[in-house]
Amino acid sequence: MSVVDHIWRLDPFYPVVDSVDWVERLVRQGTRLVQLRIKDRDDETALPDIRAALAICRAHGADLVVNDYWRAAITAGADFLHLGQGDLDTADLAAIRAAGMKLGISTHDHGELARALACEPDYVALGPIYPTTLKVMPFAPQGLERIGEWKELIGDLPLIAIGGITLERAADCLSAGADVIAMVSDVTRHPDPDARIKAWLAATRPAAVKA
Ligand SMILES: Cc1ncc(COP(=O)(O)OP(=O)(O)O)c(N)n1
Ligand SMILES: Cc1nc(C(=O)O)sc1CCOP(=O)(O)O
Ligand SMILES: [Mg+2]
Repeated sequence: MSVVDHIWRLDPFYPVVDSVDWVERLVRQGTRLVQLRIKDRDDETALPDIRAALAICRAHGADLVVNDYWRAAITAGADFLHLGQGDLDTADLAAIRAAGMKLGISTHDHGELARALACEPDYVALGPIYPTTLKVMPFAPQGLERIGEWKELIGDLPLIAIGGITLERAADCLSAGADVIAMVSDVTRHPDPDARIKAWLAATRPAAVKA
């Protein structure tokens, strides 16, 4: 049974990765929440990877968040979808809801937060908290105070902090009001990813729900 089925609380460790192999590596070690973020494909060509990642996550009792490809996520029967502001322009929210998926939305400023909240998301992501080297961002780093401000604005909705977050920075983000920490490079570009995954899991267990 997945965490989603019996208790609605996201795991605080939320790695974002670009392949099924990474998904498998993470969940084999005990990761409970992972995003598959494959870029530069379309729904049809992303679908086999989404199906494979979903099967692996379900076999390990982990939750998979599909990034971007909402049509493929519906077809695959995914539980979670993440969309950014650009993705919202073309997404069919009614179809996403009808499929029973939970929806997370990226935000970077107040206008984007208002738009996200109007979509009644299941979580809100705020970024980049620190400078990120993963992608070019037209937004300055938000900083820790902004996490607190966002948490006050969204109340009980889970708040995901993303962008430039390392394990050493995670505690500050959680103390500032984030419920969940998402990261790419601190895991995937680490010289010893498996040790890093273990360290993230150990550090975030106190903030995790006992399954
Ligand atoms: C948890 C989380 N937060 C933000 C993003 C970024 O989404 P988006 O702005 O749509 O950019 P891409 O990741 O699609 O390039 C995310 N994927 N996950
Ligand atoms: C994919 C993504 N979205 C962001 C946002 O601010 O919306 S920051 C980001 C990259 C996160 O990678 P890293 O942990 O390597 O900085
Ligand atoms: Mg996107």
